[in-house]
Amino acid sequence: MAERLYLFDTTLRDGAQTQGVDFSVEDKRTIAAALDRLGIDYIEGGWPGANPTDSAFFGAPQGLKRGRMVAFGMTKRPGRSAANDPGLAQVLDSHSDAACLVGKTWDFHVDVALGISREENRDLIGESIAAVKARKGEAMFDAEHFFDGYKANPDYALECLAAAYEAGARWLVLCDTNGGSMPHEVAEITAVAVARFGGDRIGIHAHNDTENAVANSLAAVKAGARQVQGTINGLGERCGNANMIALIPSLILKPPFRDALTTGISADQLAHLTSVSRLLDELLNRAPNRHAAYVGENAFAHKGGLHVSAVEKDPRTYEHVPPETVGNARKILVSDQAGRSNVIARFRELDIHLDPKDPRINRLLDEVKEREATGYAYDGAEASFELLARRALGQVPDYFQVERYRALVERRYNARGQLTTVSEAVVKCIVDGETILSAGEGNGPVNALDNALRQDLGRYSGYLKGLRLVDFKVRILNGGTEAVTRVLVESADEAGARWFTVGVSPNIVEASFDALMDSIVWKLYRAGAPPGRVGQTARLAGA
Ligand SMILES: CC(=O)SCCNC(=O)CCNC(=O)[C@H](O)C(C)(C)COP(=O)(O)OP(=O)(O)OC[C@H]1O[C@@H](n2cnc3c(N)ncnc32)[C@H](O)[C@@H]1OP(=O)(O)O
Ligand SMILES: CC(=O)C(=O)O
Repeated sequence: MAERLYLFDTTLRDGAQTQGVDFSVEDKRTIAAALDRLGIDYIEGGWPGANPTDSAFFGAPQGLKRGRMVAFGMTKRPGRSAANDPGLAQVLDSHSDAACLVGKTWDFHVDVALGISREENRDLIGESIAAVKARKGEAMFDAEHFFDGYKANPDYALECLAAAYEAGARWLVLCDTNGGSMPHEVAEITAVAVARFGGDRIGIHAHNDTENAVANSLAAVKAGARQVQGTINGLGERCGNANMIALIPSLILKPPFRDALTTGISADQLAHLTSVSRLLDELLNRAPNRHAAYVGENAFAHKGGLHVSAVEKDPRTYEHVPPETVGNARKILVSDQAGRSNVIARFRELDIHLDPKDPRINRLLDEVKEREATGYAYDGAEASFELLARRALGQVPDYFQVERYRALVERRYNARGQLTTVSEAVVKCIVDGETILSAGEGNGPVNALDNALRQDLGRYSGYLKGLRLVDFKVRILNGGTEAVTRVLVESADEAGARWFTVGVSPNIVEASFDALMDSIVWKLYRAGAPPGRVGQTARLAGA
């Protein structure tokens, strides 16, 4: 019979201790609801009383459907009773199903950080946990620095755990607070706590300062701990906490955990893992980590020709789990590392159906390799690859032509005598046989060109309304006078689509303009815009 493993998420508490992260109450509610839907057992929402956001969040019920909301706090201040500690009172008074108190278990910390006797620290742990148990029903003890404490003075570290246990703590959570412990140490020390208090009372809270937080958490679970704490995308103080997004699928899909344990997350819920990870990035306005285990864009991306050839025969040849189990998707890249298999698989994804023996496949592959040798990189610019491929097959219409463009950067004193830099651009296009001359300004020449180009593209302007340039990366390839510039542009639209295009030229403005043009043409193609008409008149944009 499989044992129950409890998942405890602290994104909203320890995750909020990440530099640059500042959740609003609304963010907290959104994230809590997503964690609840995912099937997390305990959601630590913050520290009521520590700041107005957390107090507001805990000021009303959070509406969880199945998870338990946990309020975090610290053991009572020395020299006062638990009943007379205003900080603890705010934790006890909060709208929460349980409370988790952090307390000292490393004698060095008791001496230096608290400056009280070891007996007093032990007693205040017991008294504080008893107050939580009496008031909230479920009390947890975050044994701060437990592993360092155990290494320095095992008897005292265990004595502190015993104080919490005897006071009624449901969970004794062993914290690798400084994140410096190694998996073998975590395994050995956790086994001691499990033997003394029972695995169903022991949790693990690991920090990632040696990139071992996930490994340490798995080691603790293997040693018998039955609660595991972490954060979405590994947010957290300093180098972060154990990354729940990596831990959850490993605990559910990998032996021995898969066979020995059950969690509150069903197979259907697991398939939402990628979207939970992306939701957090979205709320934090961060680009998702492409290399993230399980959920990253690259986690199931295949680039090498040998890999793709085998994946086409059976994906298990180069995938440790099926991408759909975690809500991710397989991706086949085409680049100078590709073979015919990459092109054929990519065509299938693009709904292009060709006979595998069609000579155009080899011709396209050769063109990709030749272009990559001159600086293009199609594995990061899939929209440009799609245009290249579809153009080779005669599928991309001529929408409009750019007859010429000019961009100027002027640095001058303005009327108030301040030094300012102004960028202006003019683009002359032929749309449906009509010549349109548009001018634009911007914070740089490329921005000015973009503004000018999109100012008036006749009947195509409507298709481009929601287009935004999200990111712009410039890379200088080769050194010296031979240098060429590669520009990678990331674009997005109002429907949430994101696409990448590339331009290469010795001139940075030309490389940028080419990438920009690919972005626009790809959008028109995807939107089903009709081909341009022939004819000729001239007008100025806006006339
Ligand atoms: C390992 C962890 O991640 S634990 C969580 C850490 N998270 C945070 O600290 C974020 C929220 N914290 C805060 O907003 C503030 O620190 C507060 C409101 C909790 C306290 O603020 P202040 O009262 O100004 O105290 P300050 O933060 O400067 O110092 C902490 C005090 O708590 C004491 N303390 C620390 N841990 C404990 C504990 N487990 N039990 C009792 N007292 C403790 C310290 O000795 C120090 O006391 P002192 O002021 O007498 O020196
Ligand atoms: C409690 C906690 O966050 C820690 O000890 O790391």
